[in-house]
Amino acid sequence: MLRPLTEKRVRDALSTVLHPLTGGDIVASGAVEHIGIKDGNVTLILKTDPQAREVMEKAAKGCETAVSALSGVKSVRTVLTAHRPTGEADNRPPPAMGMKPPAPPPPERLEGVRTIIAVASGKGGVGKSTTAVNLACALKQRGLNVGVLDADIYGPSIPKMLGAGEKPGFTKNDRIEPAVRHGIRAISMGHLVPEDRATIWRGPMVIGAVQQLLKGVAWDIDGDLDVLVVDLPPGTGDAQLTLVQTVPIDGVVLVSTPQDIALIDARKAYDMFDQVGIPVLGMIENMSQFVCPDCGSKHDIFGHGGAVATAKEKGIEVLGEIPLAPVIMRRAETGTPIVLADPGSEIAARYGEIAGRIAEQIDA
Ligand SMILES: Nc1ncnc2c1ncn2[C@@H]1O[C@H](COP(=O)(O)OP(=O)(O)OP(=O)(O)O)[C@@H](O)[C@H]1O
Repeated sequence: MLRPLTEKRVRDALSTVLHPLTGGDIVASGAVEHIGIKDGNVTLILKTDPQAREVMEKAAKGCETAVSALSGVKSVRTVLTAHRPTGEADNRPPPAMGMKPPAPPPPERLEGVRTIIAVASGKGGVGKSTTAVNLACALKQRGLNVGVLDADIYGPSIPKMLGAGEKPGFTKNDRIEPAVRHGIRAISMGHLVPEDRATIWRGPMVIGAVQQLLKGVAWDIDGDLDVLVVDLPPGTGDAQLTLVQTVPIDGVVLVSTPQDIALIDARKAYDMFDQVGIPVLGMIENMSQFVCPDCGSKHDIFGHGGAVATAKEKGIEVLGEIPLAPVIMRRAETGTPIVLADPGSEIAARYGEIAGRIAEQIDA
């Protein structure tokens, strides 16, 4: 009878792998942060120091080989999280009072990816992911090669919105193979991080995993990407700040609802990108007006025009307004965004115009 694949069996297999720095068993050294098992697919999360990344990548391969040899294993994926090992002091001098901590070195450009656009919001739930997938589809309709990276670990929804929920596979040369849906290459943090662990992931772990996804995915699987759309986690905290400094973002699209509270956060998001020198391509007012599907009457549920006013105040372009329309939500839930499901609709046309304004700015 086939022995069930348990965490203990995986742990025992991993303990045959040596930690490249301590020389001892990798489990005993405390580097195995998490073992996830689902239907024979194993996810390993290994802690590493940023300086030891290269040697740990080799150790990760060793872990994958050891676990793959177990009966019942269909796939093994390892994620390295680049944060300081527990108990080790941060010896860098603290920034002086009122001074910003030193910025990380500028991120390297990604091979096979011409432009990276981030879709961001200061606040959660404003429709950032919905906007990101519809824009990706509208950019694709312009004949561009488009990819989507769902970096929103706390609410990864892109796979569902694109109907790309299955776990990714690997290419022959061991790169992560993105799912391809509606001609768009997509990968999500949700594929790597077990749902129940996401909320306890600390900023540096998220950043390590996003970096690994960015570099580890075969984005150029079918020719170079013209545009990679990155759905960022909402907010303007330290994690977001460091993340935007580690991803080579060419421009950012801010999404806000017209609500005052969302706009305050949108201003903070603008300031964050401005501070690190990432161009804000413009703002989109989402859920700008509710248009009654029965009678066509318009209702300003969250107010109207607030994002437009904020964009003007900050001197940034208004890329467009998207109404609050139940059909946008329904289409997103069934895995075919409205831009593709109903390309002749007024809403699809609005996304198309916004994509056109973005394409113009990035010269695509
Ligand atoms: N214009 C719209 N009209 C109607 N529903 C919308 C619209 N935009 C987004 N939604 C719906 O609002 C909900 C939140 O959207 P979405 O997940 O895109 O937001 P988000 O800002 O990415 O959220 P989070 O910060 O949690 O990731 C979803 O159910 C989505 O279908």
